[in-house]
Amino acid sequence: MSDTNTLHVAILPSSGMGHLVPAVRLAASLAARNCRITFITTHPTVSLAESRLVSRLVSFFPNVTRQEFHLLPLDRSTANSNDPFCLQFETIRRSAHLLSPILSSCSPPLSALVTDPSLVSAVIPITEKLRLANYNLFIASPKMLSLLIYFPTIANTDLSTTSSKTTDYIEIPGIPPLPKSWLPPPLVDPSSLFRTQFIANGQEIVKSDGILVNAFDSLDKATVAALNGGKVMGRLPPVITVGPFVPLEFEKGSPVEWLDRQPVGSVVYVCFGNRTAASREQIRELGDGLERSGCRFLWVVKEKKVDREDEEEVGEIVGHGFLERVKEKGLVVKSWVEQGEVLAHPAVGLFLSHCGWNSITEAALYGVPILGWPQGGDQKINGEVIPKSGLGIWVETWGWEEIVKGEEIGDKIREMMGDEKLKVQAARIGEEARKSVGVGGSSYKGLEGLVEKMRKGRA
Ligand SMILES: O=c1ccn([C@@H]2O[C@H](COP(=O)(O)OP(=O)(O)O[C@H]3O[C@H](CO)[C@@H](O)[C@H](O)[C@H]3O)[C@@H](O)[C@H]2O)c(=O)[nH]1
Repeated sequence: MSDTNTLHVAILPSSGMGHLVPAVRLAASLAARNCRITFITTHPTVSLAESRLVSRLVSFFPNVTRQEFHLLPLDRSTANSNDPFCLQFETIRRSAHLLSPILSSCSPPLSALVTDPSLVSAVIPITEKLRLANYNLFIASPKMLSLLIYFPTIANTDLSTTSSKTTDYIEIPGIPPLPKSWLPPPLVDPSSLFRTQFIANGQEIVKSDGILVNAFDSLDKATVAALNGGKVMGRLPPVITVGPFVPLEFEKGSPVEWLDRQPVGSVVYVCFGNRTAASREQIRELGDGLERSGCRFLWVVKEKKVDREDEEEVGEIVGHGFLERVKEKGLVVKSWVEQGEVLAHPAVGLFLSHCGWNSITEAALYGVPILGWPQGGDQKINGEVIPKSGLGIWVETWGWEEIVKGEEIGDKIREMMGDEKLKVQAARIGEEARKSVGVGGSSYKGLEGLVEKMRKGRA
């Protein structure tokens, strides 16, 4: 393909693996369709895992180039947040004016920029000035997208939960009422930085040329239809389903060989994503629950939000006595495992997950039942699709503040591991997921249509 015909797309992810992983997978899907990709990476990154993944992407695809985006230092006194990832969103947002020269110097000229919902209001004015198409890669559930779009309308209403059932819900047109108790907690705090960003992004995302969601028919088709049918809000850009993104060959690390020695469907995989830290007390109760369940388990333990700060030995965190007692049945690790490989492994029979959206879509792809335990942010809203789709359950009484006791955790695990009907349902969802991304499937067509639309340029 000559340079003048090459579709050249820039991708700007924001911070954290939950945002970077889907951006990398989208880059790979477009690169495989002969697009040239400029992958804009912010410097510095927050976690070690982020820098490693980007290096692998660029070394794997010759048509993907990395473009470093050096961020301005953030004056912390002007940003009300203690969350390192949210602060990084803000750092990128405030450095966004430095993107113009990067975008306009790309050769061949860019046809589009794909960015992240946390950056959209800072980036749209820039792409508008450059008359460059702007797409949004939405990294959470369709329901969360409808909340982002509708939230500016209700931001100034009373969002606190009360004892009165009728006022405990948010009414977003076109979708069933959403309990206020599911809202990401920072959205209810008028002074939080996350909320300020969320409102600004919700107002601007409607100006993008298209919104890509990592979903497919089994994962909330009704909400996607409501969005595209103009029910949530009139005149929205097209919402295009392109998921579930498939983990890539180059994401593979060293396999967890221990899994090869376990019987089919016998292992509970426990992982709460890459930025969710649990308290020592909750970790110990979770360990107790795993032990009580009597099941085999692979447990990725995380005590700090940012990986480079997680320095304690596993034994110190979960208890040396625990490790000794469970050594025949369980493997506890603190290091990164390639979750795609783990979920694809036949030994894995259940995923105890925090309901990060990537984790849900990956479990769906491999047909692994989920026991959902939301820990914060968008996770209760994401978790809703688990029972709706038939992929499993999320335990609404396991809140994000109170300690859940080991006994209760153990009972739930045992119950789900013995649920044969659930296994069949989850396997069916896996088949549907793979069909949707396979040639001719709905998400496959979504991506083909996207490339076509990008080639045609702005309407
Ligand atoms: O040891 C690990 C830990 C994580 N992962 C991968 O890292 C990603 C984690 O993403 P996700 O499951 O979405 O969780 P978080 O890292 O917690 O993601 C953040 O971003 C998501 C997308 O916006 C939100 O849904 C979450 O609530 C938010 O915490 C997934 O692709 C996992 O496969 C691994 O491969 N190995």
